[in-house]
Amino acid sequence: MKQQKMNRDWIATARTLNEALPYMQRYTGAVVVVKFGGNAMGDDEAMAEFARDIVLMRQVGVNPVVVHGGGPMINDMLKRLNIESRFVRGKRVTDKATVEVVEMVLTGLVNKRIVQAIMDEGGRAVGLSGKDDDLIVCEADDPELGFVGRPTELNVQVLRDLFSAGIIPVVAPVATGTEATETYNVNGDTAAGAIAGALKADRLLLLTDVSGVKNAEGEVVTAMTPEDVRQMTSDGVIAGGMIPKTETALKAIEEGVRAVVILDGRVPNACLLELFTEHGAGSLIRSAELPPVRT
Ligand SMILES: Nc1ncnc2c1ncn2[C@@H]1O[C@H](COP(=O)(O)OP(=O)(O)O)[C@@H](O)[C@H]1O
Ligand SMILES: CC(=O)N[C@@H](CCC(=O)OP(=O)(O)O)C(=O)O
Repeated sequence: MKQQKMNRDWIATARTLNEALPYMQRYTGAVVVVKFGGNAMGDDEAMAEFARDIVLMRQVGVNPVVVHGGGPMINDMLKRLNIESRFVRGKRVTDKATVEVVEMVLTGLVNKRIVQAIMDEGGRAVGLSGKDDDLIVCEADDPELGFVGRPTELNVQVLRDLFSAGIIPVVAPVATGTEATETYNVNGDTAAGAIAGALKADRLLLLTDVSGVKNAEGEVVTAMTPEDVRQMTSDGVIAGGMIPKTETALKAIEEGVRAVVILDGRVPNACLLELFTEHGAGSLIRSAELPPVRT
């Protein structure tokens, strides 16, 4: 182990840092919303690595916002409590008992695990849900889905206040309704897109468990316009769990987000690869009116 460390190519490390300078300059002051899906989370080591990337972003002047999911963790808890669960069009049908479990798991276990990981890496993080300071106010998405929310009002000032204080916000996708005491379960991608739209973020990164949006030949498409996405959806090439992601991407772009990237969160340092290297990662979706290069 020691020998391996000594053999490490420190010159290459220094060169990597040197080459990252223009990207760091480009993103100084930028707002980057990162959706961290439950399937992308992995073990404690992968979590620590993700947290380190987020802390590094903040260190070089980016304002990151983490919006997380936690579908697999909700599934585990529902199973332990013998509560049945099913999905319709990628969203969990959510009754009263389910929404209580969703709130406990997302705002408790999952949110605090991410906050703790960021703190452990030397950053400052504060966890909040859509209920805190009325960050996300929802109405019912569809009567068939029960307490699943569609965001109708975003109050993102609290996020800007946290940016100013040098604090990384970590948001659980649980929201308040317009009536007192209402609680809504919001799809993580939907919540991240709504927050990115309200902040007019420079980047929305959707971390998932595939390497990007694939074409009919199964190859990852590295750059797409909203028109390409619409075409691939109507051709049935974009399907299943990818639909909420690309729909979120199109809506976020309409609301003023500069670009959305769908990428594999299980790849080590996925966020750094995308933001700070020539290589980029995953599928970048942006309006055709903007220049075709990653700027
Ligand atoms: N064109 C496509 N390109 C990539 N993945 C696709 C495509 N069409 C459907 N999918 C499916 O979408 C899934 C990603 O969505 P999902 O599993 O809901 O992600 P997450 O749990 O990260 O939110 C992929 O694992 C893949 O099975
Ligand atoms: C309405 C709805 O489906 N909400 C999701 C919220 C969590 C989530 O989005 O988690 P992932 O990102 O890990 O899939 C759910 O209940 O699973």
